[in-house]
Amino acid sequence: MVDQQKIEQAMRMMIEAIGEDPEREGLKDTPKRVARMYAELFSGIEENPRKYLEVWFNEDHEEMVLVKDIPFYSMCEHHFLPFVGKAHVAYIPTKGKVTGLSKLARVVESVARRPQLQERLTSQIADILMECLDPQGVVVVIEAEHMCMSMRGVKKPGTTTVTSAVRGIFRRDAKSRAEAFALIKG
Ligand SMILES: Nc1nc2c(ncn2[C@@H]2O[C@H](COP(=O)(O)OP(=O)(O)OP(=O)(O)O)[C@@H](O)[C@H]2O)c(=O)[nH]1
Ligand SMILES: [Zn+2]
Repeated sequence: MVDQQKIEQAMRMMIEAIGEDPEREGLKDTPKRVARMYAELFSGIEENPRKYLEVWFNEDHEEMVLVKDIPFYSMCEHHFLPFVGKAHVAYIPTKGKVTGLSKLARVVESVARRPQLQERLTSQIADILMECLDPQGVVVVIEAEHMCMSMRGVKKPGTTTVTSAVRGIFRRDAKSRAEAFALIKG
């Protein structure tokens, strides 16, 4: 459980530390707001995304399923600034284990709502799908812009970082892999 009281105290100290007045009108409720916001942004920490994949349809579809352009917001664990983008999730079901499409987006959301690295976000989604659905293969591609690269530091807004995680048949078979990446791009 996110300790909202502790976040409030810390936020009050942060406001003081930057030389602002935590009692002034515009800021006095900010620690509480930030605490609520963090509880929301980090709600994935106490959640097990596998719960979304416990039920599946017994459907004999052994071809690729791709849900693309799933928007997500995550928090870079280095700077606690957002990285924002789209996830593309493809898998080939096996043994009738076809999951609900929204469940793929729910897994993305759950894994994103914690302090993250883009690479880890990508591989965690792929590994959870492999573990829970036992599919023939999974491809996850994530494209994102990192606020820590845009609004501070190196200051390069508009840069896109693309990461991928390839599992199962997509790793072994170049043709399947090429098909998945073509669908994701197209
Ligand atoms: N690989 C990877 N790096 C990330 C991610 N998010 C942020 N970073 C990088 O983490 C690095 C942290 O570098 P540090 O040198 O410790 O921190 P810093 O001095 O603030 O670095 P600058 O951002 O270059 O100013 C930076 O290069 C960030 O661009 C991510 O999801 N994956
Ligand atoms: Zn960062």
